[in-house]
Amino acid sequence: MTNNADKGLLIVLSGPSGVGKGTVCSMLRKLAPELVYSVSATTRSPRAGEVDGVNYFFKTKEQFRSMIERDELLEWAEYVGNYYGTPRSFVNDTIRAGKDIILEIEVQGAMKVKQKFPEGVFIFLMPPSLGELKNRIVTRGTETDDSIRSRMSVAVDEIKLLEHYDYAVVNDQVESACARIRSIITAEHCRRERIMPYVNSWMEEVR
Ligand SMILES: Nc1ncnc2c1ncn2[C@@H]1O[C@H](COP(=O)(O)OP(=O)(O)OP(=O)(O)O)[C@@H](O)[C@H]1O
Ligand SMILES: Nc1nc2c(ncn2[C@@H]2O[C@H](COP(=O)(O)O)[C@@H](O)[C@H]2O)c(=O)[nH]1
Repeated sequence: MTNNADKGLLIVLSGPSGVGKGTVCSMLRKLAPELVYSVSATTRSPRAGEVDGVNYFFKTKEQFRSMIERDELLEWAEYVGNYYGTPRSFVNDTIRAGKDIILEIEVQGAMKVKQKFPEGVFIFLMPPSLGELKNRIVTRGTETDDSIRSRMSVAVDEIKLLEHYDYAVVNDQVESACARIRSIITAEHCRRERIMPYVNSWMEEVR
């Protein structure tokens, strides 16, 4: 019998564009270097400073479609005119090796992952307010006015899907948000480790 306690956690971190998912993940990388980060494929153009294979695997639409056809993506979604998707094999290999992996993805993709991995840990990162969310996207300085409008309009619908997540974390201060996420991960490990020995022993009995 497969013991889920031996597998790593699949952690999904979603939240509207500009809430600070990338910023929080960067700090988590420093605070919790044992966590593995999934690198997504996308058809959007790289921003200044973004590196292929580090921030994203940058693909043409044709290349992305081939990845879909070859069933190489665990999930994918269209977001504000571009495609984004999670390479499947890296996620599977990581959790099978007993390591925890974080997917930083938008909500449509997160819901697809939930169907395939209901045992995943689904965390929604919330902005302190919609005004502050807009302020963060604008201040980042990476988006055109059109893109800011589209991202803000999608954000309102995304926040409505909060109820499908296991946890909501407000990104008021990056340090506090990271501390809450690390507490969630610790608690999820405890939950699985506490339950699995009992489950395994009674599974032996009923076999
Ligand atoms: N807690 C915070 N307080 C103030 N500013 C923040 C906070 N967290 C992130 N920011 C700033 O908000 C902007 C957006 O952050 P970031 O790029 O991490 O968001 P994101 O959710 O990853 O966006 P996207 O989904 O578009 O990639 C950045 O300029 C970042 O420095
Ligand atoms: N469904 C997926 N969404 C993803 C993936 N990788 C990133 N994202 C999300 O897309 C938006 C826009 O990202 P940006 O880098 O253009 O600002 C944001 O919400 C990301 O979290 C993915 O593999 N699948």
